[in-house]
Amino acid sequence: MSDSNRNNIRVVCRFRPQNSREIREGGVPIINYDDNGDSCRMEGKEFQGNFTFDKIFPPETQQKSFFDESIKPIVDDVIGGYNGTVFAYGQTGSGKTHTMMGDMDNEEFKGLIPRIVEQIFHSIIDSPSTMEYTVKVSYMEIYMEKIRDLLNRFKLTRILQESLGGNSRTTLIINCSPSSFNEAETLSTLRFGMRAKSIKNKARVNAELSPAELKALLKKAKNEAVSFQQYISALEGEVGVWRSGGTVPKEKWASMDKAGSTSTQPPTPTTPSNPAIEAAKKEADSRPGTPAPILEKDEREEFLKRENELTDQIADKESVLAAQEKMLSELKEELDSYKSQEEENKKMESELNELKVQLEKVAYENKEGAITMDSLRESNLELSAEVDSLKKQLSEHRLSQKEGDKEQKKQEKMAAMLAELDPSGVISKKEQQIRDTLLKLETIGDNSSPLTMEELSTLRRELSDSKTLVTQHEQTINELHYENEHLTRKRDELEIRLTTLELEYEELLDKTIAEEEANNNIDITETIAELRGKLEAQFVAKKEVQQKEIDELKQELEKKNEELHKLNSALAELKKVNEDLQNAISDKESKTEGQKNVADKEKDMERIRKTMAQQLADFDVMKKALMRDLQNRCEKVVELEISLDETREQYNNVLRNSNNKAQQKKMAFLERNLEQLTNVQKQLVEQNSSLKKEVAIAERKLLARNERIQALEALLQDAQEKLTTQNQKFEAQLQAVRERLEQARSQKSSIASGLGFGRIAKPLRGGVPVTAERK
Ligand SMILES: Nc1ncnc2c1ncn2[C@@H]1O[C@H](COP(=O)(O)OP(=O)(O)OP(=O)(O)O)[C@@H](O)[C@H]1O
Repeated sequence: MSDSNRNNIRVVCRFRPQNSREIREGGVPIINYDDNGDSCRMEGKEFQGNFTFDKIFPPETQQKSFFDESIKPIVDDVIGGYNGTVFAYGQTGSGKTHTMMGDMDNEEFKGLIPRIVEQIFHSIIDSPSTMEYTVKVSYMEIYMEKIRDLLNRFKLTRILQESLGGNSRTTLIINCSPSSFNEAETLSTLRFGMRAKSIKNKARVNAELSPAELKALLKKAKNEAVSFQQYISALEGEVGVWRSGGTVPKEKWASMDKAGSTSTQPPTPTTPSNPAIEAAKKEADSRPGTPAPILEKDEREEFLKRENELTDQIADKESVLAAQEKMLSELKEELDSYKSQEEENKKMESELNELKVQLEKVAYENKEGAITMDSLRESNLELSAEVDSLKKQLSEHRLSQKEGDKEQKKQEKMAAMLAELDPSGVISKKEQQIRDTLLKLETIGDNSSPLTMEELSTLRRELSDSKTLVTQHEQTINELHYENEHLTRKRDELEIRLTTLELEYEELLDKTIAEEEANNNIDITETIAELRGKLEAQFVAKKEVQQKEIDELKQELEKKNEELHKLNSALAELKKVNEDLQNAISDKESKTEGQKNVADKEKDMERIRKTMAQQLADFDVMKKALMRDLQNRCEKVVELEISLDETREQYNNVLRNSNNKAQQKKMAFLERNLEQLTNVQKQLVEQNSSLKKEVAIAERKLLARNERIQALEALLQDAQEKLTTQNQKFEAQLQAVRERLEQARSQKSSIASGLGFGRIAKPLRGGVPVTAERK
């Protein structure tokens, strides 16, 4: 094995025989081995080519020869103070375990590990008794890319640091199948081995100098430093002379020989520090392979004891350190999780902000909705007021129209009726005649002279006129009686007609309401119901008034009958007086000569005159009362007729259902307006209710969002508090770890410095023990 090879990782390749499965599956050997033992050719289906390694072992290679030819030199190097590593790499079932372990109880089939251990212990036994070795074992597994430390807590990386590219003599064993069945895996393994060949290690002997040796080296270095200083000063002085234009003779040129007598080996000017180190190294290298300074037995025992103690302490510290490292990594992981939690917190915060923005938006929309609702409410109120005013206008219009018509009609009728019934002129005329007669009679009474024939004839004539007047009165009374009867009949007829109209009106209303209800027109029904109510109220009021009037009329008629009766009786008396007067006149005519009876006759005449005057006065009063009553009755009859006309009109209106085109048009227009307004109102109400619903929903959403925000805030606060607590905890732990590390370092340095004062008897330290790995 050459030195150049030793700088590289040594890669050996071992092929196992084909196994039963490969044979069963029709696999055939595809590897051809070169005779010189370091190359082979793959004749696969996918790949054909050569591979060269430090050594290639064909399937028939025995365990012993494999050990002797591949691994044994490394064990020798380890005993010589180098680190040594053996890796086994290959696909599952390729022979790694067979190679490394084998059958441990079988001499022929035991693998590398038992053979290496055996050789180490043989070497220790064969070494001088002054040498002391410490043998430790660690055992670990790498499976599915996870390291599991089975027992000399260390991570594999620490081992690999030295084994691959570090201070170690490393041998990589490539275990392969020769079968075509595993061609792809074998090719991959061989390529891995080729790549591993390029890794260079720098193996060196793990030698440690004793304190005495180090002191000597230090002393030497100090002397050399003084010499170098002197040499530098001499050179600087010479340079100064040269720079000032002077010359220095050659024999006075500065040199190391002149600079110091303590230096044993002058260094070259270009590397002033290296010579000493190199000298020390040369000295160290010039020592035998196992430089073992001879120590006293007590000193050696004490040193070994001390070393064991310190080793134990270091092991303890290292385990503590490992625990701290573990804790540190755990804390780092925890910190990472907190960092991720912080990210989540940030996310939640942004979500919260978004929610806040949404909340503000919803609140704003809510306000807008409220404003819209208010405006709609206002417009609704305005429309309602408009509808009311329209209704009012309509009713006022109707009322005023009716009132005007009614008044006019009343006046006309009254005028007609009074014109028709005006007997006052006749009566007054006749009355005047009677008065004149009475006056004459009075004049006659006052005159003591007897009546002349002429006066008698005048009186007779007047009596005749009076008779005519009485007849006329009788006729007037009869006419009044007839009129009264006619009025009574008319009243009865009106009552009957009114009752009929009432019935018809009610029937019509019921019919109209039923029809409207059938049409499901609620608004019109309401309007009709309203109209009906009004009409009914009006009707009832009128009916009451009419009934009252009828009653009053009845009473007046009775009264009038009585008056007529009185008038008849007065008339009868008047007739009797008239007859008496007639008789008296006849007597006067027959007994013109009987002057003696004149006084008696005069007395009778006076009596008659007085009776007639009295009767006339009574008649006057009765006439006035009769005329007054007649006027009142006419007025009431007119009112009754007007009321009847109104009722008839209403009836006709309802019956025709706005037969009048203009009214119908107006009604239709108003109804349309009413309908539109109702629709608008309905829409507004619907909008209102939908807005209310939306507002209720928005309020509910707001509440839900508020709850969510509160929950998120609470969570956030919790998380922040936890994070703060954990951070504080972590900081404290980190601080504690730092302190412990510091402590451990200071202890280590103190131990190291303590070691400097003792005597170290161990000249060589064995390399890292062989490690068995599974892949
Ligand atoms: N060079 C060899 N000569 C004879 N038999 C071998 C050889 N190499 C391996 N075998 C046999 O092949 C089988 C598989 O070998 P081994 O268990 O060592 O494989 P491995 O690489 O350790 O597998 P895994 O990675 O699955 O643990 C075993 O029965 C073993 O005895």
